[in-house]
Amino acid sequence: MKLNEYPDAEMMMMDLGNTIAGELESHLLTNDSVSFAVPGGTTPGPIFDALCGAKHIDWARVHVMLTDERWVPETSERSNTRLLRERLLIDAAAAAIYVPLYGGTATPEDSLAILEAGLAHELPLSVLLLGMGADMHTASIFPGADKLDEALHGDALLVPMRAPGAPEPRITLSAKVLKGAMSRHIVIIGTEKREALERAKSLSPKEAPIAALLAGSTVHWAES
Ligand SMILES: O=C(O)[C@H](O)[C@@H](O)[C@H](O)[C@H](O)COP(=O)(O)O
Repeated sequence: MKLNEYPDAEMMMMDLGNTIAGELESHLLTNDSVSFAVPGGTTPGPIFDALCGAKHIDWARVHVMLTDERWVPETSERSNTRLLRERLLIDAAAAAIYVPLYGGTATPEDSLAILEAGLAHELPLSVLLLGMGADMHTASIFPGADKLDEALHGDALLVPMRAPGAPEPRITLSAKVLKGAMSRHIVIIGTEKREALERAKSLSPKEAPIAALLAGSTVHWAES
């Protein structure tokens, strides 16, 4: 794991936005399309703001998807798809192809086969950005979740997930898909998450799911 520390979150977001833009461009030099997976939640908005106006990227060849989704309609404030539509898939990036992780059915299980089929075309992920919670979950792979073992060790690409720390059902890319990414970044802000990250290094992925993804990742951190 490589750790990049920044003087503040604003600089981190600009810098990380540039790094990711460079990686997308360089993949596009040698590939017809690039797959780019991003987290939802409260952290990544400013990175999306930094990226969406990047006119030098041929966005029509960028396939954007979430690392995980809360099973709520796009009208919900908690929808990660909504966040993407509002903050990333606008401006120059409006030309990107969006690969959905929400199927509009009553449960994630009802949409699993169709969502997994769509995702299968996008693998391996070219560029992956992950967030992390203070409980050391990443994507929607939560400690104590009902399908934790399957998400960490199984062959499925996508796993429906219910967890004590998550107010609604989720769907998440599996650790297998996340580990397969050609480039992997983890972005965290604040002392609590930094301490959690340090703790995760000596814990098992079952206790600290982020531990499964640390090798080969670059962690980007700013205190505030
Ligand atoms: O839907 C989600 O909640 C995310 O994809 C999730 O994995 C997120 O990255 C972490 O929970 C951190 O969330 P914050 O950035 O809001 O702290």
